Amino acid sequence: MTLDLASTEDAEPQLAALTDLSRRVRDLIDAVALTDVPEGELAAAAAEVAALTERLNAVRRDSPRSFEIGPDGAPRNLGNAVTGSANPHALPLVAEVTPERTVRAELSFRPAHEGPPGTVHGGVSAMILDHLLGHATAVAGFPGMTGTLTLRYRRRVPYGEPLVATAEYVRSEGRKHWSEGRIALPDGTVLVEASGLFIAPSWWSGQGPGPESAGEAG
Ligand SMILES: CCCCCCCCCCCCCCCC(=O)SCCNC(=O)CCNC(=O)[C@H](O)C(C)(C)COP(=O)(O)OP(=O)(O)OC[C@H]1O[C@@H](n2cnc3c(N)ncnc32)[C@H](O)[C@@H]1OP(=O)(O)O
Repeated sequence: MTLDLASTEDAEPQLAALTDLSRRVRDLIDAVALTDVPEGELAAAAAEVAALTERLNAVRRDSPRSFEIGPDGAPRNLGNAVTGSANPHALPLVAEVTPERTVRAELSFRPAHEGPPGTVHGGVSAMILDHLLGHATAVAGFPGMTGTLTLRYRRRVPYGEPLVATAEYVRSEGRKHWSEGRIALPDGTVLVEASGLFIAPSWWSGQGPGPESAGEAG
C-alpha cells in the first residue's frame, strides 16, 4: 500500500512523529555501531528490529518525502539524505543563509560516520560539502545538479565534536556555476575544502534527453 501525503497541515502531526522516530533511529544506529553486548543480546535486539521493520512496512510510500512547501511557507526536503529530519540517514544538516548569501551550518558527525579510526569517512564529508555548495549555488539564483566536486582533505575530520561548514557561490559561465566551501573547526582551522561545478541540466529547459534515458538523478 502506498501513502501519498499532501503538503497540508493535516500531515504535520504525522511528520512530527516521523521526525521523532528518525531521531531515535539515529541513536539506534550509533548504538549498533558502538555496542559490545553479548551475542544473545544482539540476537534479541535483531529480532526486535526485524519486527519494527515489518511494522513500518505495513504502509509504504514509493519514495522518501521530497521538496515541498511547509506550513510556514518555507521549502523543505524532509526525506533528503543530508538535511532531511525525517530521514535517519541524515545528520540532519541545518543550513542558514547569511545576509551575504553564503550558506553556513553547525554540525557534529557521529560514530556511525567513521572511516579511518577516530576519523569521519571522506565520502561523508564530501556528501555534506556537495549539498552545502549546491545550496550556496541555488541561493545565488542558480540551482543545478552537481557535475564535478573536487575535495582537498587537509586534516582528519573528528566525529562527536562541533564543526562549522560554510559555502559560497563563486562564478558562472552559461549554465555552469561554481561554488566553494569547507568544513572547519570552530576556530576556523580548515579540515576539508571543496570546489563544485553545478549545471542547470539541459532538460530543465526542454533541451536534451532528460533523466529517464540515463537513470533518474538527484
Ligand atoms: C531560491 C533557492 C532556495 C534554495 C533552497 C533549497 C536548497 C536546496 C539545495 C540543494 C542542494 C543539492 C546539492 C546536491 C546536488 C546533487 O547531489 S545532484 C546529484 C548528483 N549529480 C547528478 O546526478 C548529475 C548527473 N548528471 C547529469 O544529470 C548531467 O550530466 C548534467 C550534469 C546535468 C549535465 O547534463 P547536460 O545539461 O545535458 O550537460 P551538457 O549540455 O552535455 O553540457 C553542458 C556543459 O557542462 C559541461 N559538463 C557536463 N557535464 C559535466 C560534468 N559532469 N562535469 C563538468 N562539466 C560538465 C559540458 O562540457 C558543457 O560545457 P560547455 O561546452 O557548455 O562549456
